[in-house]
Amino acid sequence: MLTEYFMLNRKDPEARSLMYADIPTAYTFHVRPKHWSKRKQGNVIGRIIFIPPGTTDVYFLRMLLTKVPGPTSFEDLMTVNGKLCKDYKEACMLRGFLIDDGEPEATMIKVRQWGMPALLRSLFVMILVHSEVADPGKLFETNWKLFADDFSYQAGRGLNLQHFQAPDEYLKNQVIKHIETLLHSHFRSLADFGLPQPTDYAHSLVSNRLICEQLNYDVCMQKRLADEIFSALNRGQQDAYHSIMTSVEQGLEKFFFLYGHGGTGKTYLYNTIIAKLAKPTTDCLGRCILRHCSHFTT
Ligand SMILES: Nc1ncnc2c1ncn2[C@@H]1O[C@H](COP(=O)(O)OP(=O)(O)OP(=O)(O)O)[C@@H](O)[C@H]1O
Repeated sequence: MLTEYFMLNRKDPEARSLMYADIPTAYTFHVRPKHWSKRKQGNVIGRIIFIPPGTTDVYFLRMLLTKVPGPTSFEDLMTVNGKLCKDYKEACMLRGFLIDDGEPEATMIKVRQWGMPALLRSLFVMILVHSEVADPGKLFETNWKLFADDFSYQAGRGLNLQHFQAPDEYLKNQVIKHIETLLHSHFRSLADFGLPQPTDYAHSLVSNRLICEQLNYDVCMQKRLADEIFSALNRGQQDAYHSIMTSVEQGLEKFFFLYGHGGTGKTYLYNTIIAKLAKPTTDCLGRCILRHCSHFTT
């Protein structure tokens, strides 16, 4: 039926003003031999089978058939301004049938001035479900941090840590999980929009309070502190400091036992080392420093 419609458009200039769904209003389809001929009587309504919105190319083929009059072939549908597109989605985009990402992006920018993260997540899902966003993955990547603030707060409360900043990987995973739940309530899935899938691993990033506490230090403050106390190390502390830091920096993984009489500056020394080793949280999973031991390891 569809290929005969292309054929009809090649032969009959009158048919070319009609969209595929409208063609039965003016033409009748004959099965043997397959062809369309001018309608002589009766009023009919044409319909094209429903394809759920999503990322499959058939969905975009259907969109082209409902909006482009008189195509003569599949290639013709995929050609826009003389350019043969790589798929139907690109053709829809070039013809302006999909919402340019700038539009939902602008909506996000407006709403984030007053909306809470939960509202922004719902808005994102509404935009996906009810609009034809050209690139949902890109829209997600540029906005997911806006959706995540409350998850960091909740994780901090769960761990009983004030001003806790959860790792990005954990936050992104929480956002994905929540968006997945919202999409399910619309009978849609992450895969429909080419969005990333949640992982089980990310949750473990905030499951150990001790490690989270150590990862949550204020890096700038630690750097200032390090410079300040480092300059005051005495000779013995300097020797111990250099031995330990050489091992850490060269990855020698030596084990040190720091001993001395009470009040001779052991705690002062390892606080200096800890402050010196402070790194931004994104970089320090492999360098978590635990102070809560009689000796300490890095
Ligand atoms: N290089 C230094 N410059 C200035 N103050 C120092 C220095 N080293 C140690 N101190 C100070 O000396 C005091 C005792 O140091 P510290 O607590 O590190 O000793 P300690 O060996 O850990 O003691 P304890 O074994 O009893 O725990 C602290 O007030 C500390 O700030």
